[in-house]
Amino acid sequence: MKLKELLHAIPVKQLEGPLEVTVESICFDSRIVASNSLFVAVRGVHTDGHLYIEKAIGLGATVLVVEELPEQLNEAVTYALVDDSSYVLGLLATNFYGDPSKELKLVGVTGTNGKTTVATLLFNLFDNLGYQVGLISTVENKIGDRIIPATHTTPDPIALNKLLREMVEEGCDYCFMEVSSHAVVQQRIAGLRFAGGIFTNITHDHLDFHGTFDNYIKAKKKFFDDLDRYAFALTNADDRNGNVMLQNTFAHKKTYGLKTMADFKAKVVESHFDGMLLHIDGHEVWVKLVGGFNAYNLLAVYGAAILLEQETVKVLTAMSEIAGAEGRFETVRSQSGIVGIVDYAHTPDAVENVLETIRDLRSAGQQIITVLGCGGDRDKTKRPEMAAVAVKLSDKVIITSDNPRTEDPLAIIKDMEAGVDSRDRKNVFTIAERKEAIRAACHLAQPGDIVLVAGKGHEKYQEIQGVRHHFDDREILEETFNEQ
Ligand SMILES: CC(=O)N[C@H]1[C@@H](OP(=O)(O)OP(=O)(O)OC[C@H]2O[C@@H](n3ccc(=O)[nH]c3=O)[C@H](O)[C@@H]2O)O[C@H](CO)[C@@H](O)[C@@H]1O[C@H](C)C(=O)N[C@@H](C)C(=O)N[C@H](CCC(=O)O)C(=O)O
Ligand SMILES: Nc1ncnc2c1ncn2[C@@H]1O[C@H](COP(=O)(O)OP(=O)(O)OP(=O)(O)O)[C@@H](O)[C@H]1O
Ligand SMILES: N[C@H](CCC[C@H](N)C(=O)O)C(=O)O
Ligand SMILES: [Mg+2]
Repeated sequence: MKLKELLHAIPVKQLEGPLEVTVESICFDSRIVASNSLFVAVRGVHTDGHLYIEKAIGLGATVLVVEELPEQLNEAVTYALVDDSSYVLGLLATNFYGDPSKELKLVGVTGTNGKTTVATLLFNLFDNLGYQVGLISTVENKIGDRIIPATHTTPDPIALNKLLREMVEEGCDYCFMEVSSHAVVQQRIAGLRFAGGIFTNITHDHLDFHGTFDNYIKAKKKFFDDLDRYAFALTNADDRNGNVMLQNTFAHKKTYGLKTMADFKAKVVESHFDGMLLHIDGHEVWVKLVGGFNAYNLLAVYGAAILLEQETVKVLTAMSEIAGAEGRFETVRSQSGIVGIVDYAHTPDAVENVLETIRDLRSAGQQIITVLGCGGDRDKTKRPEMAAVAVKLSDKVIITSDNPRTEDPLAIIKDMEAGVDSRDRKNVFTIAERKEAIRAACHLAQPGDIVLVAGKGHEKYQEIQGVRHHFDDREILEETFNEQ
């Protein structure tokens, strides 16, 4: 692509060097620069892309996008000076891939919990309605039936626009994607055109990255601030910050809720371990998901489908047939009648919701044994809160390891234990090896009891010191149940 074309509508403050250049690829990591590429120097959390400019030139970069010009300019290359290289990277990625988000209907989902569930349900719903659909999520990316492994909840702008271009080429009418707060702050979605945005909820998470809860709210809100007036913005009216999210959006504002006045209303009529009966906008529908939180997720899905001009009855019929995402409230039963549940709850609010749901569904005498750990290199302040809520709502808790990443698993466990009241200690055990913790929970359980294994959901690995070892909560539950 000609550099002139690639720079279309890019806010460049100063251009040094030749403009008649052909760019064959764009890149923001010097380690994978190819010849005749454009390298964008981005300032990150750990290092600064500007330190790798020479390396990028050495590997064949002919255009450099920078926030600061080097003292010595190389005459053979072109430098584009910009204010915000992360933002410009987003715009360049959309230009390079021919602005794919404008050729399909892209709907983004943001919020602390429920993004994967809502995006996956929308994917499954529109697939069921007969459309060719794309999905970008924590669990996996999909183009129709084709699965493309996911690396992030929201990919970097180059991977994202490349995926969207493939979706367009493969005839996708819609794409449903998760928009993480990291992605908003790091401008991974800059330049995309959204047909709609959905807000699920905001509670404690990622304060390591955002610093304060207020900054975390601002990050999510920016997604709605940047929507245009042709888009819809659908918010959770029951969430304390649901209205704040839409305060400054140009988009068409709509609300959903179970408790307060809203454009889309629902009520949970019946709840069972294998589904719920919902009353939605005057209709009754059986769904395969359980838990009040999933009633919110399903209502958001319903609202979005209506705003995307689908017919009510067709939508409700399809909603009764679709399943949610892998590793979210997945049940495994033992021969002796122990119920194992694998769930991706990794925030205090999610742990609370999933346990409240189990408490509502259990019969008298059924004990709840929870196995829980917290991830390393992530918000430390959520650790005691997650442990406290698990202890409050379970009969027994086994504190264990999640993905310690570069941290010491025992230090993470100690942070969690700080949230346990001394009066509750007798019901709390610590087993650092996650596999042993799950096995112990299964052995402690009596027929009829419920073993909740929280935090890792669909994940098929445990990350320890940069190495991902195979690990699957569900597999361990099944193995242990088979031995019993
Ligand atoms: C904290 C965070 O979001 N980090 C992301 C960020 O990395 P970073 O800021 O650490 O980058 P850095 O290492 O400082 O490097 C700065 C720049 O120098 C470049 N560089 C670096 C080294 C080198 O030799 N050459 C070079 O050019 C890098 O490519 C980068 O452009 O930019 C990288 C490139 O896009 C991401 O891969 C990386 O995600 C890391 C792996 C990560 O774990 N992110 C998580 C926290 C995340 O993003 N999570 C959210 C979901 C959260 C949720 O849903 O709950 C997500 O959307 O997945
Ligand atoms: N609407 C909701 N409100 C509160 N908790 C929820 C909601 N939906 C799901 N959960 C809980 O949060 C967990 C994660 O759900 P999901 O994967 O859909 O969230 P997410 O926002 O995609 O998370 P991530 O930030 O990791 O991408 C679920 O396993 C469940 O315990
Ligand atoms: N998207 C979330 C996933 C957390 C999952 C949990 N298993 C952990 O490792 O903390 C994050 O990156 O914070
Ligand atoms: Mg997700």
